[in-house]
Amino acid sequence: MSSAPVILRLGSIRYAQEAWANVEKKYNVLAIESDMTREKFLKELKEPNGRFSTIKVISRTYESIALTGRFDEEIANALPKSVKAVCHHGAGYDQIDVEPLRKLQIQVSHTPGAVDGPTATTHVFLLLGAMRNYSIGSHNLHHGLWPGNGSGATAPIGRDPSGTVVGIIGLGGIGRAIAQRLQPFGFKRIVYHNRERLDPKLEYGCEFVSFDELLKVSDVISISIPLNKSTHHMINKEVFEKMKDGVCLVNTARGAVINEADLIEALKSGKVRTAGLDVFEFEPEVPSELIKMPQVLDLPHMGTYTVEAVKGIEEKCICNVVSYLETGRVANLVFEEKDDDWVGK
Ligand SMILES: O=CC(=O)O
Repeated sequence: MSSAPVILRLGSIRYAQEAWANVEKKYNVLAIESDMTREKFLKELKEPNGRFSTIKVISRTYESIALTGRFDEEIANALPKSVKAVCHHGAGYDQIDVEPLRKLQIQVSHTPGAVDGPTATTHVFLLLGAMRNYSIGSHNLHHGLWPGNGSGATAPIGRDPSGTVVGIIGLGGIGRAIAQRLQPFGFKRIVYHNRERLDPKLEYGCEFVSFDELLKVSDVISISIPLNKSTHHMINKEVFEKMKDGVCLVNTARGAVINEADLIEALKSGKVRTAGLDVFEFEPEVPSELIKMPQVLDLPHMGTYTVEAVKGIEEKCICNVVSYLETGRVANLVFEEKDDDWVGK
């Protein structure tokens, strides 16, 4: 093994130590210190003969944003010329600005698939809990409103799947895993909206409808779209106005696909009766006004917070790193680079 490092690992690994140990038998891996700062990282990236100057592939965890900041144009332009691939842990890669890396012909990979099941399970938990007003009931119980007020301790009465239409915005890997898990509950209808209708084999019994039709007919709106420039604040005041009064909203994708200030207003007015939220626009900062609302069933981004999911994500990221080093092509290239002819050349 040459002594010059070829892989830079950003962020700590929880479960894939064995898989990394196998990679380390073949390749020299450099991991950064836990007190790294963006300023120091940028400075070191630019050192012509520094310790990063021979790196070919960078693997980065979601949490490593605390050490380096976003992988934006400034970082892209500071990278040594040797860097050819950036491999992200996670399906959502909104912490990376793909365009500047693409301009430099640097491949970007993510880990779709590994997150689908665990995120969908969290989504279904939030969806059923929000439909039944469980967080309000629990809040009321903890605040002494029971006994004395009957079942629910003054919580509004919930809805059953048999009388409920679910609208899934984004029937991709996670959206389909949600649909599969919802089917046995016997919902009245499950509709979905994507930019284009899917092959019926991939629809899992969901009906394709326009965006406006979905907003009009759904009692529960389930969000599973990636965050990018075109989906940022896609759910905003005008969109809330087109929804049914008293709709339930569930989001396990990324907080910033919803305008959070508009959501707070919609929750206050009752337009949105309950929300199930695993993600927030400025997380880990969450407005205290939102946290205090009993009608919000909320979690601190726990969609993939399982041993199996984290291990799966870590191992899939390693597959991308190794795939680049062995074939010149990452295994799970991001959508934006899919048609680029420089990839793998
Ligand atoms: O949030 C989790 C992911 O993007 O995989």
